[in-house]
Amino acid sequence: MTNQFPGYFISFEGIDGAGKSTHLDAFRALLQERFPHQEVILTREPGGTALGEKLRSLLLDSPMNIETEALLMFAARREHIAQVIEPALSSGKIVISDRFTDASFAYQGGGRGLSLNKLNALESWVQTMPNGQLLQPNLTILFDLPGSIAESRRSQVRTPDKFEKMDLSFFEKVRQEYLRRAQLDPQRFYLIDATQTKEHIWNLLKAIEINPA
Ligand SMILES: Nc1ncnc2c1ncn2[C@@H]1O[C@H](COP(=O)(O)OP(=O)(O)OP(=O)(O)O)[C@@H](O)[C@H]1O
Ligand SMILES: Cc1cn([C@H]2C[C@H](O)[C@@H](COP(=O)(O)O)O2)c(=O)[nH]c1=O
Repeated sequence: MTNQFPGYFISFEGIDGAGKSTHLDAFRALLQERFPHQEVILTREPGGTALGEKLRSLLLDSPMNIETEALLMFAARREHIAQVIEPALSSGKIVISDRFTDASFAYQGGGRGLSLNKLNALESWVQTMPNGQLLQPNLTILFDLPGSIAESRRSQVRTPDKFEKMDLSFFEKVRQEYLRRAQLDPQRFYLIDATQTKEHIWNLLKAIEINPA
């Protein structure tokens, strides 16, 4: 079920190095230009709040039990929803989040093997809004890229964090879980073949139809 707020919620997803961050600032600016009467905010997960950013440091640097990892991801998300996402959507803003819950299903579920039941329970606990509806993005833009290409792109630009140190088979499982979710919910997902050039991808992003209230 999609969100019931006057605002509009967009998430960017994909395996590490798929190319999301490359376009986020420009995409925010594009939407702000298109919708001058609605503030467009850019945020991220894990993170987006003071507490969330502290949890992000732990999550990206410290080894931990898989369930602890999932619980901390959802704890950061609960804070993010309460402090940032829900107030922004309630006041009619457009929210773009660099990752949201699909990342938990893909990384902790697909990648690490945490059960779907546990993830569904956490999602329902953390994202059920006061009117009983489940908060979900209106639109999820999924950058799809084979793990080997993403690995080579990452290796050229940064020192790997805990997730980025995982091997190719982990990222292939993450990718497959993203694709499975996209297939289950084609109305919400917009799939981008991220092997294409940055320019081509930018043109695709510009052409996506977005209809906030
Ligand atoms: N379409 C593309 N073709 C070739 N290289 C690209 C493309 N898009 C991005 N890159 C390069 O790949 C690297 C990773 O891109 P980026 O940081 O945007 O990925 P990301 O999906 O945001 O990764 P993460 O989720 O780990 O932050 C950067 O060096 C970027 O310039
Ligand atoms: C929200 C979320 C994120 N992750 C992972 C995915 C990435 O490896 C990092 C975030 O780093 P990025 O450079 O900002 O993309 O965290 C996860 O495993 N589960 C989640 O729910």
